[in-house]
Amino acid sequence: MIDLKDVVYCRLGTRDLDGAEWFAVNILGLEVAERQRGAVHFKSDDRYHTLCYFEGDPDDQVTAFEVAGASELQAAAATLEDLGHRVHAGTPEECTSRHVRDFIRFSDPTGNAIELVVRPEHSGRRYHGTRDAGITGFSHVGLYTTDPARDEKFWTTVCNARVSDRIGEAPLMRLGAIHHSIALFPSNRSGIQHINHQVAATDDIQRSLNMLREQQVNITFGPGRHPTSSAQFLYFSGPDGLTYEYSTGVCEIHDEPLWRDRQFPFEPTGFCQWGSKPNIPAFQD
Ligand SMILES: CC(C)c1ccc(C(=O)O)c(O)c1O
Ligand SMILES: [Fe+2]
Repeated sequence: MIDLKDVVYCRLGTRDLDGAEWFAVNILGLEVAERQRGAVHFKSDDRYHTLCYFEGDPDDQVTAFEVAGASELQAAAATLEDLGHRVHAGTPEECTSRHVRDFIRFSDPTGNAIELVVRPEHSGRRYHGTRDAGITGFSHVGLYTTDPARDEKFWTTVCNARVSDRIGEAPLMRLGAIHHSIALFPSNRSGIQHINHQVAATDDIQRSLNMLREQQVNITFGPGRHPTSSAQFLYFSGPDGLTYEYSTGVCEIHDEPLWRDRQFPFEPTGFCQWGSKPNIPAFQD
């Protein structure tokens, strides 16, 4: 079993690095941690970075998870290879540019690029965005799946994810106490469907709603409240059509043995308690 500790960063290819940086700083509210040649790293919490845009193909998207140490990384590579996954071992240059001690990359059964990393750096410096978005940190990622049952089995049996709830066939899966770190969305493609940052309060959601409207950013869902995690949310479009989500108040599951995953309908009431309707293809029938 591969024991994933947490989701740590996403890496997104883009043909317009300057535009992506402008969006990440001025709209999303992240802080530039570092500019490398052809890549910009962004900070959203105490970690060195939680997002990287790099010059490249927008279909080149990676989600990274932390494992405990070097021996766990080696064991994970062996497990994945036994199952027929091709595993790339990070080169020293790749590790340096990611600010991790070591990593491997493989693809999940749908073809989503996944990195498993050891000792991702913390900067020892807290995050402060130039725009006051109220962000408290990077929290979860939504991945496309071409076969939700197959991929749920991969994440919960090869890895240690546990299903907290399902919306239709889409599982919301936790790695620790937070309601979910990974959500899977049925589709005919691979890739990252959305990236979530937690914000401190309802005020931050409402303040961002007005700011995003003023900036003519495409708001795709919300404000609303998820019946699953009970978080209040707002979704909007970012560079290359990627969806970003702010949410606040995500619930935690501490009574692990007692928790039973719940089934919600794959229709607007399963997504939002306040009656907001998603304008996001992955959330529509
Ligand atoms: C709308 C998507 C499927 C979704 C649903 C529920 C939650 C949650 O419970 O927090 C999400 O974060 C979502 O992205
Ligand atoms: Fe989400």
